[in-house]
Amino acid sequence: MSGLALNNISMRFDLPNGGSVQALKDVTLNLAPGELMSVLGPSGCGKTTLLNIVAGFLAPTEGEITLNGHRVLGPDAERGMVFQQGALFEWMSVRDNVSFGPRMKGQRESKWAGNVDHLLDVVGLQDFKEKAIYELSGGMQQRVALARCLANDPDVILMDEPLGALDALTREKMQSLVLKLWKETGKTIILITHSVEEALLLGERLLVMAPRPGRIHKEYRLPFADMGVNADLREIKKHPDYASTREEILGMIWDMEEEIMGRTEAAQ
Ligand SMILES: Nc1ncnc2c1ncn2[C@@H]1O[C@H](COP(=O)(O)OP(=O)(O)OP(=O)(O)O)[C@@H](O)[C@H]1O
Repeated sequence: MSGLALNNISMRFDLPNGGSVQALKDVTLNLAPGELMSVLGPSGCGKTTLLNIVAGFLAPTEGEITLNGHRVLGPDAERGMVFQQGALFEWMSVRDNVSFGPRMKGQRESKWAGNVDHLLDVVGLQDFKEKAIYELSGGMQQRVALARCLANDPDVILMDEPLGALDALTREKMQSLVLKLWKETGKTIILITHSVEEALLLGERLLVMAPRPGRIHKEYRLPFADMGVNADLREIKKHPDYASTREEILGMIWDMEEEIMGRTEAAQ
């Protein structure tokens, strides 16, 4: 059975004061190979917890995850992670960062060099491959992070706000790059974002989560990611369906935030 399957995933964190937080409740989700899903939701609805469980960093309190039919029991190179920032080796060169995974697996340079070279081309960093990470801009660093993840040839790429720290223009360019990499590599991708626009542009499936307990609220299937592979993302934003879906989701999240604030105020 190929693809990623989350079956009735629940996660409860026990707190030192004896209480607990139900971060996720009964999350069931199937992703076919090559699907790109963006995940949105108000703060605290369990997005990062969900990603950490799929990555194998956390074990769910209930439920199970399978990838291509085998159970996920911990971190593995088959599931790569791209963080918002800070996960690169600052003192190493771009090339050493990108080749880190294959080198750690003990592969000879002759085996990984061609692919690393190709990935440096794809993310547009060929001319910067000998530079150290600290010499690069934020956008370039995230391109290294994407290339480094791809060098491990994972089946699934998990992205936690990968573009969240970038300025608006760099972010737009990186959104196009994510779409290009998705189509070229055929990887399954789960991307968490706080930006409704980004979730619409990058998610051929878009999951809206709700908090307390964290759960799936609504799922959309959208045409914009496919359209964006060969088009200017700004043009896609002019599409009437884009605007109406954006309004609908913004309203949905607004209502959830209002409800959270109402509950918080009532508790005070
Ligand atoms: N290690 C932990 N111990 C206790 N509670 C936790 C832990 N990790 C997360 N939580 C709680 O679980 C809930 C979900 O957190 P999570 O970080 O997954 O949400 P999120 O949707 O990613 O939030 P944000 O958008 O703010 O990053 C929150 O109430 C959070 O406080």
